[in-house]
Amino acid sequence: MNWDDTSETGTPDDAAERLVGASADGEDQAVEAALRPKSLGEFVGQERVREQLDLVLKAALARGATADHVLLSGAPGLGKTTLSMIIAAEMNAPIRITSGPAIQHAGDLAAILSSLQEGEVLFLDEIHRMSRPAEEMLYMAMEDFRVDVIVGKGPGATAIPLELPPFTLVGATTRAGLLPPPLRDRFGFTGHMEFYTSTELERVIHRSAQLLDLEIDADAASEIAGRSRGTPRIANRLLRRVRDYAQVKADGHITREVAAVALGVYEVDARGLDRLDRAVLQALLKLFGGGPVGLSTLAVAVGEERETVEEVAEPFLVREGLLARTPRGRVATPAAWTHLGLVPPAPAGGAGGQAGLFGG
Ligand SMILES: Nc1ncnc2c1ncn2[C@@H]1O[C@H](COP(=O)(O)OP(=O)(O)OP(=O)(O)O)[C@@H](O)[C@H]1O
Ligand SMILES: [Mg+2]
Repeated sequence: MNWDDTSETGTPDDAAERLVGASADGEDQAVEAALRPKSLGEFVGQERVREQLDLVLKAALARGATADHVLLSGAPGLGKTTLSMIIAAEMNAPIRITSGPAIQHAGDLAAILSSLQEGEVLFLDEIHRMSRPAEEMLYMAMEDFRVDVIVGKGPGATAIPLELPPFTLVGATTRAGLLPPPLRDRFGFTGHMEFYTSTELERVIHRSAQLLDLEIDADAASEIAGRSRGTPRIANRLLRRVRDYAQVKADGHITREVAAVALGVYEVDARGLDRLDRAVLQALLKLFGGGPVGLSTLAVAVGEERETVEEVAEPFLVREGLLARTPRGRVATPAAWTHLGLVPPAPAGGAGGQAGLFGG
């Protein structure tokens, strides 16, 4: 394996160093290699993508051909990098790893492409962050297995065509919508990764516990799974924090109670909300009666930047059906009141509001 680049994504999730942040932190990067499933059979969940990919790869193997280019899209921590390595393993092919931001110039890409071996898998992480000229070079490489290397400068510059061995490009992106259509169209297969169900995350946790040599009860795994925001990376991280607690405060054995108390210490609640998420909800409910309230006002109320509230806290709250973004501002749903143990205000009485529908 050849690491051309290990740079991080730089999303707001990283900045906050949250236990429930979906992007990889330093510790994740160190331990993830050990926890990654190595084959499609070991890969938990994502049934549809797995089944389709299985066909694509088996057919290519049977034809003795290189597999079609694969695009993997989905939120951070759902297994895109893992799956790219599995693709290489299933094809018995070596893998080269790089990322969009690492490719500044078309020449960087040309150097990588021209050194690929036949059948090699080129994993291009964060493919939406590649420079324009590199992207255009990639079009030709993907379609015709050819690049034009420009030699010289100005009027004297000449393009020297260079044949490439057939390879499989595996592109990963958290933002499929940002990919230019000509690039998207050049992938023979696109797999969209979904958030995992609790049951699937329980399997991830049991598998990781076994690899880390931990004893964990079934209901403890389910307790952790429920707080993991549908994301294996978070499940694995929470499992490690629970392990720490179990080793220091208990006998190492992870019971449901140990898991619940440990995650309480780390301020990850039963639904996977952390302190920031709850602060946003609490302000919305207690200070603004559930909204609607403008984003800026809400941000000031919790003492955070607008962007932090919008990009770090809100997506999960919206996904969980706790908060809605409306043209008039942020609004709490009834589930938000219930989650924080508060009673939603009765619909406005008197002349105005909904009461008017029924009153005279
Ligand atoms: N389907 C799965 N089964 C078991 N473990 C998984 C699965 N998907 C992901 N994981 C675990 O979650 C961790 C994160 O996965 P991975 O690095 O592949 O995510 P990613 O989608 O590439 O994230 P990013 O967008 O941040 O690059 C891995 O270490 C792996 O152990
Ligand atoms: Mg990745």
